[in-house]
Amino acid sequence: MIRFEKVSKTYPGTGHPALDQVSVDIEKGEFVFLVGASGSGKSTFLRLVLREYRPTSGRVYVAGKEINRLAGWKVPRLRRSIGTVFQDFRLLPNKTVAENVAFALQVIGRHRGDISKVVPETLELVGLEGKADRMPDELSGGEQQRVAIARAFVNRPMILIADEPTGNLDPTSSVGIMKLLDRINRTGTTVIMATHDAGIVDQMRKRVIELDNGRVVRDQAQGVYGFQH
Ligand SMILES: Nc1ncnc2c1ncn2[C@@H]1O[C@H](COP(=O)(O)OP(=O)(O)OP(=O)(O)O)[C@@H](O)[C@H]1O
Repeated sequence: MIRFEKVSKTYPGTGHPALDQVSVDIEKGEFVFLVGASGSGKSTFLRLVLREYRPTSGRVYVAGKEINRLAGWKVPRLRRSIGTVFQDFRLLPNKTVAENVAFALQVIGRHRGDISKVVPETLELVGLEGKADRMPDELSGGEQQRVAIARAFVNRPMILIADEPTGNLDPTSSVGIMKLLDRINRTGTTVIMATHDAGIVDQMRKRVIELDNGRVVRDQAQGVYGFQH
């Protein structure tokens, strides 16, 4: 589903590559944790999958296509097939929960009839039935992240990218979010999650890819956060 072949990325004006000769293969339906110290290259990796940047050298494939070569007008279609969730939720503050989720479908031109069916289904999936008419600031952090996940998943993307999704949450809410991501993964969606949360990585026992200074230093099935634990 995602393949990096000797991918390097050096940002303009920096001497050291943010990613350095990274080769990995992620199959459809996998759940992968991306770990490593701050600045090790996790966000850069995720941004290359979304083609927010092109690699300086090497190739990135998503669903069999080399996305560096993708024509500009095809990039929105690529991004539509990848849901994204971030640490800071990024909800629209002046829209209700249901409107936030519906908006993701409106912008891609889905019909109103479809939207009114699929939004309540997705809110139920994430455990927010009954909260459709709340505003984001009337929700807990964990609930806001559920809205963000509903929005990312409502279009049933092939891939879900989560960059520190539990970074702003207490441990109990974090466990709830991980159960939800696990459920989404079990529908066949490939999940890649960058995290610093050792407890969660150690509990879930999924594949762990560790970056250090832009290089892959560990790729472990049913892995743990760090060997020192
Ligand atoms: N837009 C940019 N311009 C220049 N350098 C950048 C840019 N984005 C990231 N970098 C540099 O690239 C390296 C990798 O950064 P990246 O954000 O990918 O790390 P990270 O592992 O996601 O870190 P964190 O855990 O703090 O989010 C760092 O040295 C960072 O300073």
